[in-house]
Amino acid sequence: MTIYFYKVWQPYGCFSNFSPHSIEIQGTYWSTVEHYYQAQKFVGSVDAAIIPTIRDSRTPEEAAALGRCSSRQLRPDWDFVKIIVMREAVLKKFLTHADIREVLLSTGNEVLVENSSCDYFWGCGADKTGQNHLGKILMSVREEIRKLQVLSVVYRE
Ligand SMILES: Nc1c(N[C@@H]2O[C@H](COP(=O)(O)O)[C@@H](O)[C@H]2O)[nH]c(=O)[nH]c1=O
Repeated sequence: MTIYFYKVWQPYGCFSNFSPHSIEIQGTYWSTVEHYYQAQKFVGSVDAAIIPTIRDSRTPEEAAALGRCSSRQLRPDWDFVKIIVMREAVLKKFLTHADIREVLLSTGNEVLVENSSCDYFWGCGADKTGQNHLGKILMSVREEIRKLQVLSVVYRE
């Protein structure tokens, strides 16, 4: 059975990038995956000065609003790197927080879908035809963590 998620307060809300699970990447602390993802849009861009403001945003909604502001210039390679950036952050989130790692593993081989009615890239969109890249990343992170767990058992023996 497909598992749909979207808002933090709905079922499987911990799969949302807005969930309150911090990550540390290359020595920098980010309150949520969304903070990190939105800030990475400006690495190396003329608007890089906005990065600390995004990092210090009080909420992921605030971070997203700053990152989505169309008057700022995105890094030129954003479309090429955004899936890699997102996967790195989502993997770190589930490696860092054992409780939600168990939730992710408990979904077995079910299909995970970000049920966003407006996002046809990260989510499935209103008519469910979207690319669901966030769901795909979560499924691939789930698989990677399973493999890491097998390896850790093998190397402990
Ligand atoms: N969960 C969730 C959203 N979805 C998230 O928005 C991000 C995409 O942002 P952008 O690339 O700037 O369009 C990505 O993390 C996607 O999972 N958006 C929201 O406004 N509220 C929400 O609760």
